[in-house]
Amino acid sequence: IVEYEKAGGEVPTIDTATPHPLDSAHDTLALKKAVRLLEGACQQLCVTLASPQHTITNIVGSYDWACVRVAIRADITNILTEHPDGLHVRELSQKVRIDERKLSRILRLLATRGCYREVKPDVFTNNRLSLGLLSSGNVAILAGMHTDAGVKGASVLYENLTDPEVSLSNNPTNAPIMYALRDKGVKGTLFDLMQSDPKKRENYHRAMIGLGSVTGSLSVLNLFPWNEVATVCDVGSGIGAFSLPLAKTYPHLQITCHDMGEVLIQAREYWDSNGPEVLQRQKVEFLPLDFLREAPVKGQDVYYLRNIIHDWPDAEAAVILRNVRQAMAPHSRLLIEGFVLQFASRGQRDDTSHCSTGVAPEPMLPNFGAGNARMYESDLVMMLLHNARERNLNECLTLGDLAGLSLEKIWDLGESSVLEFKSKQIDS
Ligand SMILES: C[S@@+](CC[C@H](N)C(=O)[O-])C[C@H]1O[C@@H](n2cnc3c(N)ncnc32)[C@H](O)[C@@H]1O
Repeated sequence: IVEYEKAGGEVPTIDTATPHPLDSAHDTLALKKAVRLLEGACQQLCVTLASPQHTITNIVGSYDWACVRVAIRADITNILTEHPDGLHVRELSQKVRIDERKLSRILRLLATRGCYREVKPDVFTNNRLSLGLLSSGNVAILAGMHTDAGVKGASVLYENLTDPEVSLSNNPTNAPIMYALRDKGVKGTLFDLMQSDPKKRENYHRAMIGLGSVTGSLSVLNLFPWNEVATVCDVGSGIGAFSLPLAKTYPHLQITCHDMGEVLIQAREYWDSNGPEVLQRQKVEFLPLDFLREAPVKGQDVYYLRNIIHDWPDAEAAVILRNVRQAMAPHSRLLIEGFVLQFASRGQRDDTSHCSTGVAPEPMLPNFGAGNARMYESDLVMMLLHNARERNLNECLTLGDLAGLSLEKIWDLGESSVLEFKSKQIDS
């Protein structure tokens, strides 16, 4: 509540129909930590007090994602923005060409979850949550990716895990999503697939901007001492979900964005529309790089890898880190941003004094349970899409060690973390 009041708005209700200033704030670290505790504790209390059959059915019986997919594909939120007092589902159904009685049930389920508001029987309007499904929004695009590629991969997960031809493979070409697409003659990795499809690629990169706002990733702009560095290399930058806000906040920085050539074409277009003043200052360069084969630009103060390592199995992740390590000067720092998993048991094998998120108080699950569920869901998504994984701290340290890197510090972003490494050469 304090965080909402500090941000200069009322604490919203479930019916609030406008975004709150906090919804688009860069730094929501304190709110994220409070919500982590709240979600974890509430869920654990419900699981404890409800019957097992109740909770199990809740877990498997949730088809909310299918309803969200309908809402996004049919542009429901966009249409309802024209009707702030609500629109009868009869008229809505004519606009979107979906049967009225079916549509009302789909919207009622979502309204029951707090997304859309049924202002009168069968009359729906937007609320703060459903505004997140505006089709032009990056979070809606992220949701679309989950309900499309994620669901396709999930539908064959068991088959993929038990097919002797691929069950032990860590090759991204055998990830469940690619396994599911084999019947359609699609080969390669998900990144190969996107290379040949500009629309998929654009959506993917906009989804990454959405993901950043979901995890509160940009609080690193306030946490890390960016004023003390001059050059930053964003390795696997995408279209600049991290580096464009960085460049806007710290105009003195000289930034290099590295990604695949065709991604960088879209990156330039994105910066041109969203930060033309930064391009005019000529403080950013877009340089193609295959990080599995080449080292990035040498001697930068900071190398930033946001959501990169989790896309790759260990062997490839180690190659990427070795390539970055080759480019690092003794003073360079490598910042790896992503989730750091914890065990769900108190017998942590991680060194918890290093551990970014700490341990939840008893009797909560030590990893905050549902309060941190997204990182374990993301671990599964990495399996579904890339045959890859999120990692715990020890696994990150092992990868770093293999690449000649040692951990200096962990920056806690409330959900994701930034692991700061330096080159081991400095000590020798
Ligand atoms: C999950 S996205 C993260 C993008 C960005 N760092 C962010 O946080 O929004 C992974 C990025 O890795 C890039 N990528 C994949 N394979 C690559 C390769 N072999 N060389 C360089 N970049 C690659 C993708 O194009 C994509 O931009």
